[in-house]
Amino acid sequence: MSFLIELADLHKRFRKTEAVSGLSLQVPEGQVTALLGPNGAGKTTTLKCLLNLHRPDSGSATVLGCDSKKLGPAQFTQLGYVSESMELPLWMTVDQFLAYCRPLYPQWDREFEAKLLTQFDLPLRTKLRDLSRGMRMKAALLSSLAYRPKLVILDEPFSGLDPLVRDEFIRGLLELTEQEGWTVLISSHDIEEVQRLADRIAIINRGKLALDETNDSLQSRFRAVEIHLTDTTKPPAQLPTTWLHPEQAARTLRFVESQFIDEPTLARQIQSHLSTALTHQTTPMTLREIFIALARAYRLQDTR
Ligand SMILES: Nc1ncnc2c1ncn2[C@@H]1O[C@H](COP(=O)(O)OP(=O)(O)OP(=O)(O)O)[C@@H](O)[C@H]1O
Repeated sequence: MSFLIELADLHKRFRKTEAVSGLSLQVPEGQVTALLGPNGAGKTTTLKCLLNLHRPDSGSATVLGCDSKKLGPAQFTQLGYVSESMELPLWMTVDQFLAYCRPLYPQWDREFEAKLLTQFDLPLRTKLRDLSRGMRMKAALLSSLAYRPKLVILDEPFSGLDPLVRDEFIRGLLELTEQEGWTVLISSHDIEEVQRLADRIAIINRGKLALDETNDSLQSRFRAVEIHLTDTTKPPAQLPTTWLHPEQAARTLRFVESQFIDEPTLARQIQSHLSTALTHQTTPMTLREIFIALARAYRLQDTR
């Protein structure tokens, strides 16, 4: 497996804030990797270090085989970056903006540009300043995808997009990642969208990598569990550490199993820890539910 992004022990501090604190991560070629994490976890700072918009204090960031501090035209023409906060030449019309971008990228694909224009339904004669936030995002996306970059880095790309456009954008991105083997690194709080797109999930907490695994493996090892008890006796204090956030209400105990293997294994575990267990139910969890369970666990760890 080859990696288009490699971060090794990356550190970035802003005065008293250690925004990125020893982050190591590899982004495999041809896959969509999602970077998730609570507010302030260090996602944007990491992406900016990758793009040489911030200079790391120590550690290394390699993008398309090049040290991020030395990125030049050879890399930037293969790299598409869209961020919620990126600055656009607002005085230009969409048409002028695209005409301005085209010569910067020798491999700009006019046919693909036309397809994206239709898909995004962008008004060519309107100034970027006069577009809605979502429309501006679409213009930014178009200008970063039309040259078919090898690597696409997206920071909160769905912000301001309405549900229909989000859906179209995801379909388009999925089609392109499958057809063209695009590598995508996407940071977003829109987890339903991420669930549809991502092959891998990386979670950052307090500037460090807290989790890095495939979306499939994550979904298969998490289950919401509900146990029906014979009476209201409190469960023992020592439950398995893989049972996250146990909560009892009357004769029901609920928790999140974070290392689910199969039903018989879980049933044996329940019998050995809870003598009052009568029956139980397990339910697969969405990525959003898994993320919430993990974020709660990180918060508990951080406050200990
Ligand atoms: N230019 C800056 N100057 C000072 N502090 C900064 C700067 N940029 C980021 N920070 C701080 O670094 C930490 C990480 O911020 P960052 O924007 O990378 O987080 P994030 O994970 O992208 O958050 P969010 O999900 O809220 O966008 C935060 O505490 C933030 O306040």
